[in-house]
Amino acid sequence: MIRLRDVGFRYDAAGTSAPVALRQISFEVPQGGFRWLLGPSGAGKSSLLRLLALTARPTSGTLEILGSSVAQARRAALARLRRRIGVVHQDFRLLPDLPVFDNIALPLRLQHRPEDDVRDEVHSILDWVGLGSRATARPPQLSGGEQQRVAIARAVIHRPALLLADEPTNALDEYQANRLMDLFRDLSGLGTTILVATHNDALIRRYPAHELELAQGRLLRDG
Ligand SMILES: Nc1ncnc2c1ncn2[C@@H]1O[C@H](COP(=O)(O)OP(=O)(O)OP(=O)(O)O)[C@@H](O)[C@H]1O
Repeated sequence: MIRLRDVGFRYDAAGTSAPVALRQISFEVPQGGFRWLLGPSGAGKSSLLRLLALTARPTSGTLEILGSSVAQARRAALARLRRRIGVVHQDFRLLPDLPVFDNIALPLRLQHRPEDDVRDEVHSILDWVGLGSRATARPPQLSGGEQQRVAIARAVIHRPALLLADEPTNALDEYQANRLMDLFRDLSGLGTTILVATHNDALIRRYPAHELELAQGRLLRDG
């Protein structure tokens, strides 16, 4: 479950030079809930995902992630919490010098999973995303859509309790986008809480779900 109460965020917490990215955002998502995160460019979607991914802290208000209050959590607890979160970044953020296999294996290795398990799990998800033959390729040798599928595989391989995806279909064709949505539906059925920021109106129409709509840093709609 995630819970926000009057969360505000600006990129320069102390000063006044950066615009306010988020204002008084309050909402809850139960464990296993799925939310579309909508709004025009600059509305604050990526900023909200940063707070939920624990890569930035709210400037004001309270944020609870998977039962922990972020403001009160110590560094070690935040690090543990981060390992339960999967993130698909808009720009993929793959490690360019590591083979695809090792990029995807990272979350499992951070959990110190036995290498035999890692091999089985990574090969199985590589097959699922249709990249079974590209395990040894480096990300720069892949197309944009292939890189996005690697980023998705890395975000879900450890079955995170919270999955955050920023425009996860922008490099995918319709068939792949639909398969991704089927995966999200399965994960959400297994208890993963999922937020997906998108401008893909056709996808939203094909997969209607609860929407969080932002505009100019404010939450306009929760329903
Ligand atoms: N690193 C940053 N430093 C300062 N301001 C930023 C930074 N990133 C975003 N902003 C500002 O925060 C506000 C919200 O931006 P954000 O990236 O969250 O919007 P978004 O809804 O994700 O947009 P898009 O759909 O284009 O990705 C904007 O005013 C933006 O200019």
